[in-house]
Parts: sequence; C-alpha cells; structure tokens
Amino acid sequence: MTAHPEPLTHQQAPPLHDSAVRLREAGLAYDSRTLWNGLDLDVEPGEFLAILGPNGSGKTSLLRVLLGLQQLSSGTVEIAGTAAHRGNSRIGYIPQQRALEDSLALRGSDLVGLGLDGHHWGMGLRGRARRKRRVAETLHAVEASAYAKTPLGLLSGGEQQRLRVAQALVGEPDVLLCDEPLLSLDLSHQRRVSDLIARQARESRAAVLFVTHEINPVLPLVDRVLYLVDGRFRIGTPDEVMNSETLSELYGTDVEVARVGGRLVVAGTDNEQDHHVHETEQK
Ligand SMILES: Nc1ncnc2c1ncn2[C@@H]1O[C@H](COP(=O)(O)OP(=O)(O)OP(=O)(O)O)[C@@H](O)[C@H]1O
Repeated sequence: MTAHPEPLTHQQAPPLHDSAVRLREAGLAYDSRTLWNGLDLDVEPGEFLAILGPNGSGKTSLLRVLLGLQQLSSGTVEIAGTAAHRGNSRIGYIPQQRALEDSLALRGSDLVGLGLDGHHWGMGLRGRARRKRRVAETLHAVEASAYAKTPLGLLSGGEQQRLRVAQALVGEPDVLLCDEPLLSLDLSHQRRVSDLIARQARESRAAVLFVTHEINPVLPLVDRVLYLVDGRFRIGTPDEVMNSETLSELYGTDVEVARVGGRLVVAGTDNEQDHHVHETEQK
C-alpha cells in the first residue's frame, strides 16, 4: 500500500520565492478622479523597477500605498507576502532630496541609526553593539564613513543623499522605495547615487521601486518600467515601453522616442515638467 504523503502546510513548504511587492487589481481614486486601476504588478527580489509618468499621474501615491499610508480604492497590496501596513520595517524609503540645513545637531551616523528604529535587536549591550556595527558597515558601503560625525547641515546635497541611501538600506529591507532621489544632484552624483542604490539592492536582493522623471541616469540599471499616464499604464522592459508606438498610445498623441548614443530622447509628450523630453538635458 502506498503511504499518503503528509499534506504540505505553509510552514513545511514556504514558497520558493515570494514577490517583494505584489499588487492585484489595484486601483486608487481620489473623489471622482481615478489615478490608476486594474494594476497587477509583481516586483521580484533584486529587481529594479523605474516608475515614470507626468506630474500628477500617481507615482508618489503608489509609494504611499506600499508604505501603508494610503488605502487602495480597490484590489490588494502585499509587501513580502504581508498586507501593506504603516511602519513596515521590511521597507527602506528614500524621500525626495531636501536640504537638511536645519539639522545641525544631528550627525550622519545618527541619521543612519534612525533607519534601525522598529528593528528589534534588543536594547542590551549586545543589541547596541550590533546596531553600531551595522550602522558602520552601511556607512562604509555608501562611502560616507569619512563624514559620519559631521553635522548634517554642513554636508553637501550629494553627501546628504548618500546618508539617506544608507538610512534606507541599514535595516536590510526587502523593498527599497525611492522617490526621485536624484533631484538636485549633479550628473556625476546622480550616477554615483543610482549605482549605489542598484548595487546595494542587488547584493541584498532588495526590490527597488524608483520614481523618476528622467530615465536616462538609471537606464542601464532598469529591469522594467511602469509608465503611468492619466489613468493608463504600461509595464515592461525599457525597450517594450519606451518606444514611439507605446508612448503614443499612452499619451493619446504622437510621441517620438529615439535612442541617441545610448540615451533615450522623448519628444511630443507636451509636458513641460516631463524632464526626459528636453534634449538639452541629454548631455
Ligand atoms: N490625499 C489626497 N487627496 C486628494 N488628492 C490627492 C491626494 N494625494 C494626492 N492627490 C492628487 O493625486 C494626484 C497624483 O498625485 P501624486 O503625488 O501621486 O502624483 P505624482 O505622479 O507623484 O506627481 P509628481 O510627478 O508631480 O510628483 C495629484 O493630482 C494630487 O493632487
């Protein structure tokens, strides 16, 4: 007689890999205005997803949904297999670049240490030593050790942004949410900060969701693009989404996309704020 195998419980057979982010039939509307609807998206560990779209298309709102700060109007959202909720220690968040000039009392190592709040490593001597070690490791990884003790207000925008990246990474998150982290950085710092985010995320298998108006600084790092326009969206590789046919469909008008020296030039979106339409910025 053949023995029946024990039924597999969740504990015995965890899924081989869960998506870091999973949205199903997700929709978000404010009053009568639908930002997006029917959004099905899985972002895998280690994947780099760029989120593009004109002003007001709902990019930041999507990050707020993932952070548990905004309820979906329909559908579901999970982070590493658990429903999205506030204060989720599995998420690292890099907000838009803002100057920290008022923070004279705070130093880089303090800022990075704040990224461990909500992680339960214990407050005893051993817990404190582990926290300190982890902060030092992360400062080293973002090459910020040299100014870790300098008051934040005295640091340049690029230095401050590296510390924000460290703060988001220190808790070894499963998901890294980046809201236009390159704004107001010069081109060389844009490259350094985006390479750093991508490298660290790949090494720790974190999924990156990177909101940006300008795809070119991150184009070599991007696995897929989510492009939102006026309630419509497309998801795919940069080649699948960033082409004249797809963007013309999304915008409902003729859009031309050309590759010039490895960079994308997009013309015709008729959106002044949509940085990637400006060839002058394609230096
Ligand atoms: N809590 C809210 N209540 C009502 N409307 C809101 C709320 N939050 C955002 N909105 C509106 O939803 C739209 C999308 O906002 P969101 O900030 O997500 O867009 P975005 O794509 O990130 O824009 P940008 O590129 O300008 O940062 C905007 O028109 C905004 O005014």
